[in-house]
Amino acid sequence: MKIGVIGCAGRMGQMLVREITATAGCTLIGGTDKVGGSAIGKDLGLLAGIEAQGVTAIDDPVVLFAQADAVIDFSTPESTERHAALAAQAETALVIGTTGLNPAQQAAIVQAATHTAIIQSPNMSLGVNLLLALVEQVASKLDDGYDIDILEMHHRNKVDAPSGTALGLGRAAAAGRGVALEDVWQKTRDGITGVRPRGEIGFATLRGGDVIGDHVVIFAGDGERIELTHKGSGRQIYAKGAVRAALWARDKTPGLYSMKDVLGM
Ligand SMILES: NC(=O)C1=CN([C@@H]2O[C@H](COP(=O)(O)OP(=O)(O)OC[C@H]3O[C@@H](n4cnc5c(N)ncnc54)[C@H](OP(=O)(O)O)[C@@H]3O)[C@@H](O)[C@H]2O)C=CC1
Ligand SMILES: O=C(O)C1=N[C@H](C(=O)O)C[C@H](O)C1
Repeated sequence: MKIGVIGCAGRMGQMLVREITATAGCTLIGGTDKVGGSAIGKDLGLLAGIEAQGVTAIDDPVVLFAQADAVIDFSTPESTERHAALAAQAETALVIGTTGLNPAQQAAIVQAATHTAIIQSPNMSLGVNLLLALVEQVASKLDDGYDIDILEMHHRNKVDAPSGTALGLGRAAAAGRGVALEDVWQKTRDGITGVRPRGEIGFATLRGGDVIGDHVVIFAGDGERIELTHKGSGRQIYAKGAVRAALWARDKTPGLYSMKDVLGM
């Protein structure tokens, strides 16, 4: 399968290049990065710290979508919105790992998925996808006497908050409770906040150092507390999931899919 990488010079882009070249049945067809960026014209393998692959980074995604069977995009919300439209035009499968999309950008992804298969997940790791299912299950068993908060920590270079995964975990908890996350979320607390409202789902965000990605879902009741934790110790978990999703996308009909579909959960 011919796979292209968007944001190929980024932290995840480099990891994806390494994962694609190491995976049987995958061919690295090309990669893009930001127009005017220092990566353009450089070999994707050398950018990723492995041997040269004979494929250089370009800045025109139209060319990439024309050549690839599937494209993997871990870049920025603005560019991912544009890439989804290009995937729809080219009818090329798209795997989206980018987080921090606003509602209009998300609506554009939903629209693009009427023309091609798009797999979108804020976290491509097997562990977090298992955690999502566990959180929904636990939330469905506990009433609102158990307060739910989600704590996450990421490296100092992460630009969106709360993380896409934290929001996904919040959505899973809300689904378990049979409510919409947007009706109960509390993304920040500051000053005289008052007594915690029953049913609220709160978020706490930490940023610092080189932390890959930690998430803790806390169910705090009277006399006991349950904490479900996932800690990433390397980005390969996300790259493996994304490449698995790209392979899974082969011959899929248009639609918006998630890692739940890919993993058969
Ligand atoms: N779903 C998942 O499992 C995971 C999701 N993520 C998400 O993936 C995204 C990227 O993360 P990360 O790799 O750490 O970030 P980086 O900033 O390291 O990488 C993003 C790359 O995209 C490039 N870029 C920016 N605009 C464009 C464009 N228009 N076309 C092509 N490339 C472009 C950036 O270039 P420049 O630096 O010059 O701006 C950079 O090289 C984030 O949203 C993050 O939250 C991360 C890990 C796992
Ligand atoms: O930016 C990151 O690094 C990560 N982003 C994703 C998110 O926002 O949840 C996934 C992972 O936690 C790493």
